[in-house]
Amino acid sequence: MSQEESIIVEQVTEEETAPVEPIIRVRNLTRVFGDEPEKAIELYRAGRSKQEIFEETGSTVALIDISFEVARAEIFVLMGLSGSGKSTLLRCINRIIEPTSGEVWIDGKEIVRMGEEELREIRRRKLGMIFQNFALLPHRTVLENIAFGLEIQGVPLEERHRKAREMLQLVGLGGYEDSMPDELSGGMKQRVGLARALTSDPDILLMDEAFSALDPLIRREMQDELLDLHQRLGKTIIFVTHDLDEALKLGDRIALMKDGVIVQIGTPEEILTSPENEYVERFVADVDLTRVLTAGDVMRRAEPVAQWTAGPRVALHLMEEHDISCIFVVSRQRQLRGRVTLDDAVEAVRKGKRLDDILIIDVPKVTPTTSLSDIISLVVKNPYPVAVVDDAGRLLGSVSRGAVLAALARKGEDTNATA
Ligand SMILES: Nc1ncnc2c1ncn2[C@@H]1O[C@H](COP(=O)(O)OP(=O)(O)OP(=O)(O)O)[C@@H](O)[C@H]1O
Repeated sequence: MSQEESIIVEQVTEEETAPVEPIIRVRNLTRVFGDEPEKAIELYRAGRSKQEIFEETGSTVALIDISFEVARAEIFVLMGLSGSGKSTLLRCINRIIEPTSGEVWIDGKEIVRMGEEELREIRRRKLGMIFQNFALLPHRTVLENIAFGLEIQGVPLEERHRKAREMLQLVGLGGYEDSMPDELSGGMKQRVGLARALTSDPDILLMDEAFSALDPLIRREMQDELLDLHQRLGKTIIFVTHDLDEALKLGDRIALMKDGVIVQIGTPEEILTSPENEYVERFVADVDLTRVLTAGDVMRRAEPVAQWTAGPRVALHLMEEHDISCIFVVSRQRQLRGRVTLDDAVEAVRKGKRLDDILIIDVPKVTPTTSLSDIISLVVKNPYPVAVVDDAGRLLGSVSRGAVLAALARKGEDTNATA
């Protein structure tokens, strides 16, 4: 067995996860642009290409038989090349575009057949939309832009400005109330867009290529900001992008679209490691997996092997029995106290020392979300496994050099380059 493996002194129980009721259900959604939808669909079912259908009918099959569900507080990414149908699908969810057929359920209400009044109410209360081009009103101040939705709803001036100021703080733009849109950078404009969408406290945010117009650095900053806001506010987000890196970073799940259909829905890991067909495979071929896989994906879970009050002789015996090179020692609250290596245990037994004397306190730690690329230098420098701890410093497991390299090798990475 490997000299790099470890066992740990305390049991870690997995938290139970209750099934979450989907907030959005889309059933057999189809949208055809043009005057002959039935004929276009018939041709599609007969196996004709989009182009052939367009040439024959003048109609475009933009979406065909789309079905999926989005869980409450999930970030669901619609990804695909230009023309694959992402924006049309997003806009069918709030009926900015009318579906040709199919159903869209939002929080238990079917909206495709809903009357205008009820639809307006759902849009106002449940749905916020954020566009790529910001869509700010040029002659209004930042504050007035943010408060605009509330103004339309007839909310009194004082209250809407109070709410708008609150949202402005939330997106990190406090102090810019009186600025005009053309005085703001792209990133700031999109923060205003976010704040505006959040004023009515919608459960769902629909974001259409919201960060695509931003410089790469600002774009990454906004992605982080969105993840942070998502963590704090727990909104459900449907995020459209053609950028795979962005999809992988933001998405709890990703739906990859091609020519109006969803070719695969899965977590970023599933999309990367188990592509369902050649198209997905080609789409993800260039992704650097070290940025995608995390410590949580490759860690060995903590298992109890002994009371930590056990002496070095017990520690040594355990390491020999399990053929491992070190054990982690935790307190009763699973707080990581340190690490005991095989060499130190041998030495302690010889010299009659206590476990405390041989405990190495300065153990490298990472969290389950640390990417493998950030761990590689740590595990390369360290002969012993790195501890994986939660935010409170409790031990969850360990990551060894062997586990990292094996994960990379399994995914076809050149492990020699990183070792
Ligand atoms: N208003 C429209 N009239 C006619 N065809 C349309 C219309 N809107 C979209 N389409 C067509 O529907 C298909 C899907 O377009 P859609 O804009 O949803 O794709 P997309 O994946 O969002 O692409 P992009 O990233 O370029 O916006 C395309 O073939 C497009 O040409």
